Amino acid sequence: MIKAAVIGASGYIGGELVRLLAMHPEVEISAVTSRHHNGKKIHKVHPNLRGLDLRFTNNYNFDADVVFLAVPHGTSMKIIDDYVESAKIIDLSADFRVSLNLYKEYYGEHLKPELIDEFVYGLPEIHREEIRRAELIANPGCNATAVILALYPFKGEISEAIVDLKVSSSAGGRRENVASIHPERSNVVRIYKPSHHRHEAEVRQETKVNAQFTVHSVDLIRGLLATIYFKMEINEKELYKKYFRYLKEPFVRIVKEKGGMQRLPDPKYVIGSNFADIGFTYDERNQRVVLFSALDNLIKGGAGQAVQNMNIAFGLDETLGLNYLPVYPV
Ligand SMILES: NC(=O)C1=CN([C@@H]2O[C@H](COP(=O)(O)OP(=O)(O)OC[C@H]3O[C@@H](n4cnc5c(N)ncnc54)[C@H](OP(=O)(O)O)[C@@H]3O)[C@@H](O)[C@H]2O)C=CC1
Ligand SMILES: CC(=O)N[C@@H](CCC(=O)OP(=O)(O)O)C(=O)O
Repeated sequence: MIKAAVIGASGYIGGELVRLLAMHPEVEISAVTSRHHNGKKIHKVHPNLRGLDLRFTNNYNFDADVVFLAVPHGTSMKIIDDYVESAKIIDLSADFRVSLNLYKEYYGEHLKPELIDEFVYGLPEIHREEIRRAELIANPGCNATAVILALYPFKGEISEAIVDLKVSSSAGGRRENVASIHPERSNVVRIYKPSHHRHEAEVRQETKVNAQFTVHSVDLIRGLLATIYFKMEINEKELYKKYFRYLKEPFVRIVKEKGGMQRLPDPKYVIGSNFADIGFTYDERNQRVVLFSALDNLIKGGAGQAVQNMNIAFGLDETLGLNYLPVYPV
């Protein structure tokens, strides 16, 4: 059995990690940490986890083969030294996802620049072989995962794209914030980040496309939809072929139907699963490609992808503990 510890288990990503790891046949959870809930049973913070025999601890001296860092960005680089020698690390923050130059442009100064190159960018569909050998894995951002998966087949052919993102409230984490209380957050179509969203950095690094994000907060609890626009002379048949590369991928589905209730990706139909759904259309009159990418930010955009990375890094079947269909209706 793999002994796994979750640092930041009281947050939304931490809670999802514990839920997935508790159902994983090859994992034993050795520690779930929280500074604020030390000693409490896990269901006092995550009521959905009632029945699990786990208590939060604030003691970071535990035995683990893999440590998941589910802490805010800027925090992982402060605490990482405690684990680097003793376990594989899967960091869900943004601290080790991009090169130092990109990091400085989007986030500021880095406290551990010497470690950045030691990390593998944990997007299995692109970096599977490096992940197999990795000790340190930087799990991608949720928005970045959706956009990179859709854009990657165009790498080297385009240099710019406009990206419209609609994101759910759980993407902002559990921390207190007046903009997130129900009367303020419900019913919104709020411009959250008009430009220069930090996940652009990952897309630029992985696809070499200057992707320009505008991010909207919409009235969803989980899930996100990316709509991506760029000019290109192509047709729908050729666009379809671009995505043949994903035909054998267990967690990427191409969604493109002529009729019926769902013609193109919609976060509603991936919630609770590790799927990323990708679709496309071609506006012939304007020679404009439009791509669509939907996923559950807490699963393929976070905890599920982290478990997928763990499976790969420990030589297990990549889909172990992740092979379930979305919850519907939600
Ligand atoms: N929410 C999402 O959709 C996604 C989030 N991510 C990333 O995952 C990480 C976690 O996100 P999320 O769960 O949403 O955030 P939350 O704010 O919900 O949770 C973060 C947790 O980290 C713990 N924490 C904070 N500071 C420290 C510290 N110095 N030492 C130890 N623990 C600390 C807190 O627990 P306590 O105070 O109890 O110790 C808190 O519960 C972030 O980096 C985020 O960017 C990545 C993909 C998707
Ligand atoms: C607080 C807040 O407004 N959150 C946003 C989502 C945040 C997001 O997409 O998160 P990153 O910028 O960390 O990726 C929301 O509620 O929709």
